[in-house]
Amino acid sequence: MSTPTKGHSRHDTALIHGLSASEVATLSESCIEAKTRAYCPYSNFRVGCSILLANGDVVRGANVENAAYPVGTCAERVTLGTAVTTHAAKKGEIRALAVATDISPPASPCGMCRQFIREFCELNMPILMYDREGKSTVMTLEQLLPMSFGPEKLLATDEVV
Ligand SMILES: O=c1ccn([C@H]2C[C@H](O)[C@@H](CO)O2)c(=O)[nH]1
Ligand SMILES: [Zn+2]
Repeated sequence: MSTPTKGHSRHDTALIHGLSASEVATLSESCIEAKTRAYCPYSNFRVGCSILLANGDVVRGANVENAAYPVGTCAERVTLGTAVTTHAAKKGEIRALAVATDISPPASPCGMCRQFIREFCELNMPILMYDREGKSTVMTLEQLLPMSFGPEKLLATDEVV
């Protein structure tokens, strides 16, 4: 698919990119809930993220800002870091990442996060982006980060996983 899938309501994205209706519902509810945990006193821009792992675990996170502005971290990197460190998620074990913001159309992961995601996720992994009304746009990592540079360029295959 070369174009994003747009405008679905929260529960009619079933079977997109191999996700069941209940998995999509879990991802959307989790990232929208995680948005409430954002620490964003400087931007007041809340971002929630959820990640579905192959073992069924759902990891949540939100953006965490800092008085020294560049030190703040996006929701996607907070959540993926937790998935890797606390849930021992490895490449191939991350089925989907979802992100929620309070704007429409929805925000998409920033460039730094796209590269961070590239380290741990397959190029065909779906990224679900929820707008302020809970409607989603879905794109693969490869669509958001074409011609990307990844760990296989530097590491032997058996060291990547
Ligand atoms: O995809 C995005 C875009 C922005 N932010 C955060 C960074 C900062 O805290 C705030 C405003 O840029 O939103 C994210 O967490 N994810
Ligand atoms: Zn980011």
